[in-house]
Parts: sequence; structure tokens; C-alpha cells
Amino acid sequence: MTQLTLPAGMEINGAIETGYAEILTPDALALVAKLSRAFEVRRQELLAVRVERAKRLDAGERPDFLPETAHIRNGDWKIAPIPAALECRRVEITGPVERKMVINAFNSGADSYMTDFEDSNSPVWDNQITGQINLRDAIRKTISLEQNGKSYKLNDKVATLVVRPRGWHLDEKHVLVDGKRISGGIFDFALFMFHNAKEQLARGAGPYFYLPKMESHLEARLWNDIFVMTQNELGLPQGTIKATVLIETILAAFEMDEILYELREHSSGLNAGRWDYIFSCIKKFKLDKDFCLADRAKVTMTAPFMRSYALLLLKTCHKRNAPAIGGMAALIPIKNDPAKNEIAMGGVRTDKARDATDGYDGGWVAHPGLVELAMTEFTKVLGDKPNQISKQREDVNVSAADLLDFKPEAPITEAGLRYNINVGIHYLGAWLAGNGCVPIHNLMEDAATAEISRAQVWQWIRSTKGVLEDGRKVTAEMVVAMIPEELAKVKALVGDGATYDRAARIFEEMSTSASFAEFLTLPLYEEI
Ligand SMILES: CC(=O)SCCNC(=O)CCNC(=O)[C@H](O)C(C)(C)COP(=O)(O)OP(=O)(O)OC[C@H]1O[C@@H](n2cnc3c(N)ncnc32)[C@H](O)[C@@H]1OP(=O)(O)O
Ligand SMILES: O=CC(=O)O
Ligand SMILES: [Mg+2]
Repeated sequence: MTQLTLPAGMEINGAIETGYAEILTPDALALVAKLSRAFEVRRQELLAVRVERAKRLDAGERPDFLPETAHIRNGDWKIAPIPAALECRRVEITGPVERKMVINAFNSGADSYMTDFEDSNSPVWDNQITGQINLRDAIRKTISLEQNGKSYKLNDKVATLVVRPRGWHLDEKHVLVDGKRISGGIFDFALFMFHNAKEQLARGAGPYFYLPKMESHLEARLWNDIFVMTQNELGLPQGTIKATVLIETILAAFEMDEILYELREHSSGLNAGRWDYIFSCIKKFKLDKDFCLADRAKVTMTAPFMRSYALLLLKTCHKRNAPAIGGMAALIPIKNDPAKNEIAMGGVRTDKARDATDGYDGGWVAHPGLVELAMTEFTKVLGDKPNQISKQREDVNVSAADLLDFKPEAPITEAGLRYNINVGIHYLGAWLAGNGCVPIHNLMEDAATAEISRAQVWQWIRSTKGVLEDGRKVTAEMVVAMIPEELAKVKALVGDGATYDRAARIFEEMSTSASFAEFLTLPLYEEI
């Protein structure tokens, strides 16, 4: 096995396969170590703040806009100008950092491509490092692949790359600095920056990122400080890095202005990460006797709390000259059933048309087969303008109560409960096997959508409102009885993979245990 030269105090316990040493170079690892040492204490402090805040919410506190930052919300400031490569983002395709998908996404015809070390990626060591290899090769346009009789390489015109590193909660357990695991996000970010930032600038774009799952502007400040140090270390002008923040937690929704402000020299706007947002609402109000959402399929972008969040995000961004990017409809093309496919495509069209008409500058799609359709909907509204940032939404007034108007509460059905169990087991099983994004029942499922499923099951068991429409209370016994039945259905689809038995056991433990696992990926990560 290849031996690496490691900075003092660093240990790596992941296998070093062919090509890994080209990513895990001494200088790249020195940057990882430097950032980890400089910022790990703050990351841990901020994670501890999350725990304290969660306790207060569990005790009944309700979030509100922060009095101490009113001057930022009321102030007249804008983010720094957006680079040309990020001006037009009508359609952004997203997907895991797997080699074939990287090539297909770059070639998809989308304006930008968010490559994902996060929700759609299972963070097995191999995925993290081969992902870096794939991106390095793609940026230099040397990437190619022969698979199933097909040859893959990049077109002349490709999408602008935006990289999503892991969130603050995730460690990279294969790398220790001074005996401690480091941040997965810093690891992904530092390796990417070290190998690619200058190359991207030379090719007319730059190092652009999506930042996931933040809960406060102080967490955004941490990223900003990491950007400043990294730019200094790599000799890049300050402000080179640009980052779009996913507003995908209920607490961040109360700090959108503040998050943009913290990152104002490095900001490229906000994105409405709808799936984690729904999950975050369930998680943060899991013990509230008045909180209970209906079947997952009923919680859509037109639900009152989702509509308020989407409009507030849009208004906030445009006021600050920042792009507002819409999230993802989980619908994907359905093969071999034209009628069902037409319904699914209609759903995506409606979703994109709503965002475009509201004033969003672009939106996400899950699959290359959706790019043209989404582009059509944005073009209908934008014409030949690259974005509609000038469209101000002064008519929008969203209060704290609007953001917390959690409806619909009904129906909760046996089919909805079984759906959550089925998707939970199926997704967890795939994730354990190294695949973080799976088509299930014709929908895109990733870590965020699966979180909703498993969180709903936990919450319905505990909430007095967790009652099926036929009058039966959702109970742990009911869920435990359904798990083998749903596991059998999953296995009938995917084959008898051992990871699905493990997934079913983990799902049962997670949904019936007294405590609520903060993220499903935390216990799962210890299994891979
Ligand atoms: C909540 C959030 O965080 S959303 C963001 C995270 N989620 C995502 O990024 C979704 C990514 N999408 C995907 O992984 C896939 O589209 C899935 C799993 C949903 C569906 O996958 P499949 O059913 O295998 O897709 P399908 O078989 O239709 O793929 C057809 C072709 O499109 C490619 N493709 C599908 N989705 C993508 C994508 N997002 N990016 C690039 N290529 C893609 C496939 O690789 C395949 O290529 P090939 O014809 O060369 O073999
Ligand atoms: O990351 C996006 C989401 O919806 O979650
Ligand atoms: Mg998300």
C-alpha cells in the first residue's frame, strides 16, 4: 500500500488506494491540518450551542428574529458583486461525486452543477477521495470513463461547478489531527481548494461552494473565517471564494439576513433546501404537543409554513442583491410508463413555474432528463435576462408566526406510515452499501428526504396527534410489526442484500428509542 507523508500530529486510517496519494499530498494535508487546528474548537462550541438550543426548544421556547441583530436586518447593505460565472443559474443540476454522474451532470445543459459530498453521497472513505479525484480530472477536462459499452467525456460547454462539502455535524473519522477526528466539511473543502481553486480561476470560473445545514449566522461566520484563512494560505485574493448557503433549518430561516451579512464578501446567495427544512422543523419541535405534520407527501411547497419560508428567502436575497435559488422537486423521470411520467414531469413544471413566477433566479433538478423542462419554465419568466435579482418583493411580509404555522396536520394514514418505514429501510440499506441517492417509488431519495421519513415515524409514535385517519394511534408496537413486512417488500425489489437487514434493525432502534438521533447519518457513519 502507498505510504503518505503526513504533517506532524496527523494520522490517516483509511486505505490508500491507487491515485489517492495524488489527492492526499503533503501540502494538501498541511492545509487540512492547519484549518482543523485553527477551527475545530469553534466547530465543537457551535455544535454544543445547537444542543443547548435544542434543549430550550424541547422545553417549549419558540424561535424568533434576533433582537441583537436587528441593525443588520434593518441596515442598507448588499453582498459583494457576483462573478460572471454565477450570474445565470436558472437550472442547477445536483448529484453525488460518482465519476459517471459527474461527467453526465457537467454535460447536462444545466447552467451550474452542484456536486455533492453531502445529502446525496454516502461518506465512505472511497467516495470522499474518488470524488476529489473525479472533480480534479473534470476541472482539467481530462476525465473520461468507459462503462457498459459507452464512452464518457466532457463536452466543450459544461456547467459551472459548485461544490457542497459536508455539514458541521459530520466528522471525517479516517483522519485524526492531534488524536481527534476532524470536520468532514473542512476535509472536503480544503482538499478541493488546494487542488482546484487556481485551476478554476485560470479557466474563467472560481472556487464556488454550497454550504449545508447551518443553524445560525455564527456558523456562517465560521465558514467565512475558514475562507479568509484559506485564501491567505493559497495566495488568493480575499473574496475569491463564493458560497451559497442552503437555508434548510428552521433556525436559519430566522437569520437569513445575518447569514448573508456574515458571508457578504463571499456570498453567492441562498437556496431553499426544502427537504432538510421540513426535517429540521420536525426535529426542533419533536416534543411540542401541538406540532404534528401530515403524511410526508402532503407537506409540499404550498403548505403555509413552506410558502412563508420560500417567500422570505426570496425577499431577503433580492434586497441584498443576492441570487435566490429554489430547491428540488423530488420527482424524477419514470421509465416505461408514459402516463405516470407525464404526471411527474407536470409536477416538476409546476414547481419550477411557481419559483420562477415568485421571483427566484433558478432552481435545482435531480436528473439530466429534467434540465430542459426546468429551463423552459425559468425562461418563460426571465426571457433573456440571466437572473431576476432586480425583482424586489416588498409586498412580502413574513412574521415569526408565519414561519411557525405548521400545517397540514392531516391526514396521517397507514399508507403514509408504511411509506416512511419502507423508504427509511430502503434508503438506509443503500447508504450503508455506499450509495447516498436512490430512486424509490419513482422519487429521488437522499439523506434529507429519508430524515423526514424516519423523523415522522418517531414523532407520530410520541405525539398525541399521531393518529391514523381511521382512529388508530401510531405506536411503537405498530411500527415494529410493520418493519419486517416493509423489509420484505424492499428485499423483493432490491434483492436480499445484508445491508437491508441491518438497515431495518437500525430503523427500528431509531424510531422506537426514547431519544431522537440528531441526524440519521451520525449513527450510520459508525457502521461504515
Ligand atoms: C435534498 C437534496 O439535497 S437534493 C440534492 C441531492 N440529490 C441529488 O443530487 C439527486 C441526484 N440524482 C440521482 O442520484 C439520480 O438521478 C437518482 C438516484 C435520483 C435516479 O437515478 P437513476 O434511476 O439511476 O437514474 P436513471 O437510470 O434515469 O439515469 C439515466 C442516466 O442519467 C444519469 N443521471 C441521473 N441522475 C443524474 C444526476 N443527478 N447527475 C448526473 N447524471 C445523472 C445516470 O447516470 C444515467 O446515465 P447513463 O444513461 O449514462 O447510464
Ligand atoms: O439540500 C437540500 C434539501 O432540500 O435538503
Ligand atoms: Mg439538504
